[in-house]
Amino acid sequence: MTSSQGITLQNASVTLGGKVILSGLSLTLSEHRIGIIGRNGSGKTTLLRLLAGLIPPTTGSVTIDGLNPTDRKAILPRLGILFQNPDHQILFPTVAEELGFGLRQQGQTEAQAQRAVTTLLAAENRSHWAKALTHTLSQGQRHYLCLLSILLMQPATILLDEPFAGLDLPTQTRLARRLSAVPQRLITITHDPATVSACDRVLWLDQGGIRADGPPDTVLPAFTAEMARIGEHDADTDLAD
Ligand SMILES: Nc1ncnc2c1ncn2[C@@H]1O[C@H](COP(=O)(O)OP(=O)(O)OP(=O)(O)O)[C@@H](O)[C@H]1O
Repeated sequence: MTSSQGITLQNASVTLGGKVILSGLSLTLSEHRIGIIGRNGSGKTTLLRLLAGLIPPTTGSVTIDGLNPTDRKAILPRLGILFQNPDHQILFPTVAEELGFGLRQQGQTEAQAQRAVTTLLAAENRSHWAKALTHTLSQGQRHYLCLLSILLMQPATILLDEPFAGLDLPTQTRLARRLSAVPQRLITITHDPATVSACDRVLWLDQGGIRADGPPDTVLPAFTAEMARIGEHDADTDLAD
């Protein structure tokens, strides 16, 4: 696994469709477990896309280990993304082809990639998955497959977008256990305080800016209290934006 300093934003802003979505973010994300929390529409997905180099900053800069994240080839060994919807990630008909693709992208031969896939599936007690058709897996299984694809590529940092959304409790527990054991830096984006309660650092994103940044036992009670306060007012005034 490549060693990593982390992701740095310097006065980064994103404007989409004439609207400022993220403004003036200056951060260095280097802790082992980082949570980014915010309510619907606060800018979480936009921030994930910015951190991953999927959109450029409108102003300011973003670097991953000092590199420009839009340089996909350089970023591939450094950053993996687990999207909320596995169907946005899975490209191939079979599990083995899906798992092998990233390794081929990293320059391994077909034979090397298939060996690595066979070894991983055996270690995961899922050798029977190799020839399985990806579209016949359940949502939770497809999510797990996407995580395995990322882990095979051994990036230093993994971005997770609402990793437990739509998964039943046993699947959530299994995925949480698997994630807690990975050596990678994890940056988890969610609206759910429980998902980031064990992080080293939590950032609360509100209306495209950082409202609080600190340990979970400081940030999460403040976030939860504010969500309860907003929930007591029935009009979702933000939809008028
Ligand atoms: N391409 C776009 N053009 C204009 N506005 C956009 C665009 N993409 C997102 N937005 C707006 O940016 C704001 C933040 O959106 P974003 O999807 O980043 O929020 P989020 O925190 O991920 O929300 P959710 O939890 O509901 O997924 C919203 O007001 C949204 O309408």
